Amino acid sequence: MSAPRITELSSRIALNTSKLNEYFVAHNLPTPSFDVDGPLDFPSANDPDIDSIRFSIVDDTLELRRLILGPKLHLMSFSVNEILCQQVIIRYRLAHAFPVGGEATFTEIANISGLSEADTRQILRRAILLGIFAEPHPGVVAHTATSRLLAEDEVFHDWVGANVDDLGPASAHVCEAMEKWPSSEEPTQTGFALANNTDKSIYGFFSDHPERAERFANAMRALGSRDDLESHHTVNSFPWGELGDGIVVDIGGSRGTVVTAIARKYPSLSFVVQDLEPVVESGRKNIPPDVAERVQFMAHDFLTPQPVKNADVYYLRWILHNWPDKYCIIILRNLIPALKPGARIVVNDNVLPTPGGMSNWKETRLRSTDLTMKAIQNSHERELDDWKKLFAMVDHKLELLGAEQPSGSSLWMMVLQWKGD
Ligand SMILES: C[S@@+](CC[C@H](N)C(=O)[O-])C[C@H]1O[C@@H](n2cnc3c(N)ncnc32)[C@H](O)[C@@H]1O
Repeated sequence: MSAPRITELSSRIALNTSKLNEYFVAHNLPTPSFDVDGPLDFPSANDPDIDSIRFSIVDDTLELRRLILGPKLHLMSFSVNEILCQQVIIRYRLAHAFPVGGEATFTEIANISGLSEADTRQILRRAILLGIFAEPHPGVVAHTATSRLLAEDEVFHDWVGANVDDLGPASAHVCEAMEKWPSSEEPTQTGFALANNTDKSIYGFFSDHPERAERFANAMRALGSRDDLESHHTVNSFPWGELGDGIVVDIGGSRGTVVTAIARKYPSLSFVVQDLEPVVESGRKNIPPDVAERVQFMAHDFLTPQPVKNADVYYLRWILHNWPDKYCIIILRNLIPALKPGARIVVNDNVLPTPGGMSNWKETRLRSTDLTMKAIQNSHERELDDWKKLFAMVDHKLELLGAEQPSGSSLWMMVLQWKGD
């Protein structure tokens, strides 16, 4: 008789956990801990085998938890209050209310933040159960590694802020948007538009609200700091060196983080980073001096024709997943008049697995992004076949040379080449 699922899971969790521990010891890495002085990220050396063990543990523990809760408690375990806690922590900057390594009473935190003492206690006691803050003695709050991250890293603070204040309300209005505009493919008819009482798309709205655009750009930087989204995957998975002293246009390139990494490895290349005006302005201010001479920032709306002609590569990272198919076709067709023969378009983007085709944790993340795209732009993530169909609709002289997922990267590299004159 085979072992029941719960013991099968717990045995595998035990085995994989001990493998991870051996790895930490062998590589002199700290053991995971949420103590205030614990590591701010999971200790790893970008090893794909360790990655697979790690996410197998995550999948198995989630499944075991679900089985042990049972369907009733599982269904009742989805808590909207987790969002509320984060909203209050971010809005009232509670992680900044006392120093990292120090302690503060609820009254002291209330006095600094402007919240009432009762509200402070109510919110923080729930947040403590999420691992954000600790209560080492009754009524006394201390930081954990998680709240320390919020206190010390404004980019992560902005990631949580954008998640709970931009994406959360947008999701909460998706049902209403679907009722109001059934099957819409317009980025102006979204949960985000309803939540913000605007008739603009998220990016149109951000253009009018530079402080929100800045926070969202920071949120993207926080995402980009994840191992699986690091720029080095892009640097190492395309033959940039073969372009010699060529030109690369990064379309919707935000503040130029990825091109900075490419520029550092390939000193002969020049770059143009295009984005909307407020983002470009911030990019110009923040570009590191060692690459600034080779990186030009240009305000350009990619829904209009491409002004930089005859570049070697037009690079789009995490752009097309934001847009419904009909707009992706416009964005790609806008490049065609600028393309010289042999020019390449590199689409560096998410590819959905077939259901169950990857770690449950990773698939959940991708399918959540899929819904986020729905909530903010009426867009969606795509399977590889969807991408192929989309590219085929753009122009028959645009040939897909290859599509691959670099090892350890969440994003795929899909390389198209212009076969026209
Ligand atoms: C998801 S972010 C990706 C940013 C960057 N490529 C990366 O990988 O981190 C999408 C970017 O598209 C830009 N964007 C949105 N609409 C645009 C438009 N119409 N023209 C140019 N850029 C736009 C946004 O400002 C944002 O920087």
